[in-house]
Amino acid sequence: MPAKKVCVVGSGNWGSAIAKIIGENVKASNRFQPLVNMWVYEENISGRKLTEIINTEHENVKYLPGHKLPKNVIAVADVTEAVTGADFLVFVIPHQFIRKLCDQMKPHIKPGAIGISLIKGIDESPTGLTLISDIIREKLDIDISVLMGANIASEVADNNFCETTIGACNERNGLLFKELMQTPNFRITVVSDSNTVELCGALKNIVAIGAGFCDGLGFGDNTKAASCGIADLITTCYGGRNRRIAEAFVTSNKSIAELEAEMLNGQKLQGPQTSAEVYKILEKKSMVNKFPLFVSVYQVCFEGKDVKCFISCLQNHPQHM
Ligand SMILES: NC(=O)c1ccc[n+]([C@@H]2O[C@H](COP(=O)([O-])OP(=O)(O)OC[C@H]3O[C@@H](n4cnc5c(N)ncnc54)[C@H](O)[C@@H]3O)[C@@H](O)[C@H]2O)c1
Ligand SMILES: O=P(O)(O)OC[C@H](O)CO
Repeated sequence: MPAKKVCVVGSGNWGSAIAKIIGENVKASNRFQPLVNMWVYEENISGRKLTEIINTEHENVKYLPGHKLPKNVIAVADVTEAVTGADFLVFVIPHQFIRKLCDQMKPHIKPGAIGISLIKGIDESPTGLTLISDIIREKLDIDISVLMGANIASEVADNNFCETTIGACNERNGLLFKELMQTPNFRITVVSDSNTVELCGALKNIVAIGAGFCDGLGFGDNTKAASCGIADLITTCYGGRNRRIAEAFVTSNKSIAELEAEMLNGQKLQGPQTSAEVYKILEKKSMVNKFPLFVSVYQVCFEGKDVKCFISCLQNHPQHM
C-alpha cells in the first residue's frame, strides 16, 4: 500500500490534541506520509497569523497552549490546499461550520479518500435528526467513520490514559484510523454501530450543561448523577467546558454567549446549540414531554427560563409518573 497522506480538518482544542497524536504516529510508520496538513481557521494573534505561529513555534498558542506539536504537523490556512491529495481526512471542527467547509472542500477531495469525524453534535433537518457524519458523507461522497469518547483534549495532550471508540460502517477503514490514532495511552475500540457512537457523543453535551446547572445551583452529587451515565457523560459532567460554563451561568448573571466569549478564548460550546437542534426535532415529533432534561436545558439557554426551575422540570420526568 502506498504511504497515505493525512489531513486534520480543524485545529481547535481537540483538533490540535489529535494532530499531536497523528503527527507522532505517522513519523513512526511507513504506512503514512511523514507530513500532516492541519487546516487552521486563520486568526490574528497579537499581530501574527496563527498559522505562522504554529509553523514556527509548533504550538497552537490559542487553542492548546503549553503543548508542542510535532514539527511534521503543518498548519495550512486554505482548506482546499490542506485537503488536496489527502487519503485520510480527520474532521474536528465545531459542528456549526461543517456544511460550509464541506462545500469548499468538495472539488478538491481525492477519489477514494476516507474520513473520520471527531465532531460531537447533530444537525436538525425537515425530516428530523441529521448526523454530522451523514452531512460529510452526503456532501463529499466518501466513507466516513466516527471517533467519540471521554476525551478531554488537554488531558489527551498531556498523554494521560484514556479510552475511545471508533464507530465504522466499513470495519477495514475503522481499523486504518485506529492505526493512525491509537497510542499506548489513547486506546481505541472499533465497533460497527457508528450511529450510536455518534449520538452518544453529541447528546452528552446537553447533559453536561444540566450537570453544570446542578453545580451552580449547589445541588449535591446525587442530583448531578441523576443525569449522568457512562464514561463520556461522567467525564464531561465533571471536567468539560459545557459543565463549567453552565455552572458559571448560574452564579454570574451573565448569558451563556457572554461566558463562552469570556471564558473559552474562542473555543466553542456544543451543548446549547445541540439542545436547540434536539428541541426542534422533539417539537416536530410531539415528543417534548418525554425528554424533560433536554427540554429544560434548551429553555434555560434560549427561552429565558429561570435556571432555578431546572430541577422542577426533572421532577416531572414521564418515567416517574
Ligand atoms: N475540546 C475537547 O476536549 C473535545 C474533546 C472531544 C471532542 N470535542 C469535539 O471536537 C469538535 C471540535 O472542537 P475543538 O475543541 O477542537 O474546537 P474549539 O472549541 O477548541 O475551537 C473552536 C475552533 O473553531 C474554529 N472556528 C472559529 N470560527 C470558525 C469558522 N467561522 N469556521 C470554521 N472554524 C471556525 C476556531 O479557529 C477553532 O479552531 C467539537 O465537536 C467538540 O465537541 C472536543
Ligand atoms: O469540554 P466539553 O464539555 O466540550 O467536552 C469535551 C469532551 O467532549 C469530553 O469527552
